[in-house]
Amino acid sequence: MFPHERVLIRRGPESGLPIIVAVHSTALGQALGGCRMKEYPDWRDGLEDALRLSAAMSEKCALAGMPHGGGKTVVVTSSSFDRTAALHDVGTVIEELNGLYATGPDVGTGPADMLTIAERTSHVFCRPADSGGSGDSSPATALGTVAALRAVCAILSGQSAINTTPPARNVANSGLPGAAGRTLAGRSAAESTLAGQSAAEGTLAGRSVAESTLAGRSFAVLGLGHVGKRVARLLAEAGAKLVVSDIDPARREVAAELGATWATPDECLTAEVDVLVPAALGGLLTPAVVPALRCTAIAGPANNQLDAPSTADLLHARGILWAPDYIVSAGGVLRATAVELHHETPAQVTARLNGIATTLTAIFETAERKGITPAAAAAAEAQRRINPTSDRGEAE
Ligand SMILES: NC(=O)c1ccc[n+]([C@@H]2O[C@H](COP(=O)([O-])OP(=O)(O)OC[C@H]3O[C@@H](n4cnc5c(N)ncnc54)[C@H](O)[C@@H]3O)[C@@H](O)[C@H]2O)c1
Repeated sequence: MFPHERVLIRRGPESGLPIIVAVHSTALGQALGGCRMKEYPDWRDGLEDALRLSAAMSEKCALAGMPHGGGKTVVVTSSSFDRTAALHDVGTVIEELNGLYATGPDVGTGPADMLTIAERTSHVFCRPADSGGSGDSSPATALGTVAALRAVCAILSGQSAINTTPPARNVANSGLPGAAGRTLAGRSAAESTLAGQSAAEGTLAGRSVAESTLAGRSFAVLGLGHVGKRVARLLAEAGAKLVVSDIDPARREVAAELGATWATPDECLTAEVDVLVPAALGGLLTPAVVPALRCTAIAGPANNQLDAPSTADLLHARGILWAPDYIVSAGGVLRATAVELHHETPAQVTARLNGIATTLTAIFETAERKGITPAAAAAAEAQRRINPTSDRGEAE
């Protein structure tokens, strides 16, 4: 079955560029997904990206408890092109869908570009704050990431009922704090709050996730950009021990400001810490990297951390707890849509961000109970929520 509901491929009337809008699913509501502007070897590579990324957005929205499905826009650019014309074309094509899909920023676009798209369609979010939009998404992404890190640390502290002996833990890791003893202590599936996204905080074995402490835990934050530096700051404020890195040497100032240990990217990646926090680019976790890791868990905002789905199995075999990135990084889109599309109150938005911890905890528990990876548990739960009908495929 063709899994996407709609795929529009147009030659932009103003720019002449290929404009691709893929709507994967509207089973849970209007499809959402950013607008990527990028050069590709061939426009079909852009189509492939749009199909893959829109499907991933469906999973992200479903697991974030959002009343939305997944979509994506790809503009296949050339070395020189008329940006305004291309953005107008994006708006024109999205308008054809009559609200089935709304777009926001992605690689190659930012909040200011959303204003240009808004000259052709109202189905756009994440406009600048001074233009009535929700503004920069990175503070909310950082808050959501820290909520996820609290859930991970609760498990490492044994505050959750999860308690497993990793099957193939590397000797170098065995002395790490929190390395031992994660197992499900008999919580029933009903006790897991997979659907509890609206709860202000999750509970782990009767204790609030918020009670779990980040203080004294060690983190390696790789990438100190918009999100990474905010995550590092929040962790430092909570009393965590930090190793940080960025390819940009100017970011060393952030390390000094936070009292963090500065490291090269390779040192940071393989630092002996409780949690590795990938906050730079995707594709970081590969079969070559996994044996060198010395962390107990990995949870960060970087998109597409695994080079391939099978790398989740390698992490699992090493006993490294991997938090699916599309759960961890959902804070930005959660806040943008809650504010701009659903006009929710700040308290409701905060509850949604904290709900990331609830969802992640439940995914870990399900994975443990079923003897599968968190990646597999997350994919299965997303699928269960989306429950696509089989007869909606339609390509134009
Ligand atoms: N900004 C958001 O709201 C948001 C939302 C969801 C996901 N994400 C993802 O989170 C990640 C970070 O986003 P951002 O907005 O902070 O991006 P950013 O571009 O502001 O920061 C990325 C940082 O990583 C550094 N970097 C790049 N390659 C590196 C390497 N090999 N080693 C070490 N550092 C490296 C860069 O110098 C930069 O400082 C990205 O993967 C992004 O897709 C961001």
